[in-house]
Amino acid sequence: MSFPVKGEHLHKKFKNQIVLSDVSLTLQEGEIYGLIGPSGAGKTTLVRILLGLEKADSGKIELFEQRPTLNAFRSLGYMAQSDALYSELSAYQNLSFFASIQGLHGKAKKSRILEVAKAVELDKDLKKSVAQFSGGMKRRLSLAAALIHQPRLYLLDEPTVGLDPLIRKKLWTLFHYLKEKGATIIVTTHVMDEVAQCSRVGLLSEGKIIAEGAPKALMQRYHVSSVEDIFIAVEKEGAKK
Ligand SMILES: Nc1ncnc2c1ncn2[C@@H]1O[C@H](COP(=O)(O)OP(=O)(O)OP(=O)(O)O)[C@@H](O)[C@H]1O
Repeated sequence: MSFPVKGEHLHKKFKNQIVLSDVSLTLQEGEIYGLIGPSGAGKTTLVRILLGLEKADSGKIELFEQRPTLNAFRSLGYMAQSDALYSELSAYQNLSFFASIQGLHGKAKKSRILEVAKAVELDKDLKKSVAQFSGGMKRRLSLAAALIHQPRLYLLDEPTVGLDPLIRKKLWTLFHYLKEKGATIIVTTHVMDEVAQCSRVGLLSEGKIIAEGAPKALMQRYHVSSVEDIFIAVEKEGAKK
């Protein structure tokens, strides 16, 4: 069994605010790990630390069982919460830029751009300037950019915010397809039917992972019948302690 992500005893403070407090997290190859929890719980911070965009105050991170190297980062696909796109460029030019920095050129680049654009249903909008895109189209273009180099590990920060239910469903079909192909995905979400589709979920609250497991196993453990109720049960249990 290979572990694409291993974070151990991670601590992070912003000024005096403790954002992560002794968080350990191991992802198994080929799983979709849902990182869930209330707004401000530290999900984005944890993802950014795993990516190397933010430095933990202490703790250890391994990507693909090694201390993170530039090569390991090349195996990552990251979709940030806010879209990092060039609005004055067309969708095609944006994808072309991200493909080039990942070392794709010529015909291979062109066919990969068409492939990822199709996967997010933007193949007919490639010539449009991103400035003319809706919020949902920008989210999908950001996802396409994260897919471009066929990474082995995806870190997707609220990838479906602002998308209509049909597109959301299609994107989750795509995530499952990537998983079947062996990719590992860590996804933050507030959408409960997405949580139910994860292989495992980690519930982050006040900087700690307070529950972790397969959604069904967590429902059994807390004697509840919906994923939403896991939250409530875990919080109640925490309040009693
Ligand atoms: N660069 C920063 N400087 C100072 N405080 C920060 C910084 N980044 C995050 N924080 C704070 O850390 C806490 C956790 O933020 P984070 O974005 O990780 O939460 P989150 O769980 O992803 O929330 P949401 O679900 O709303 O996206 C928040 O209180 C936030 O204000």
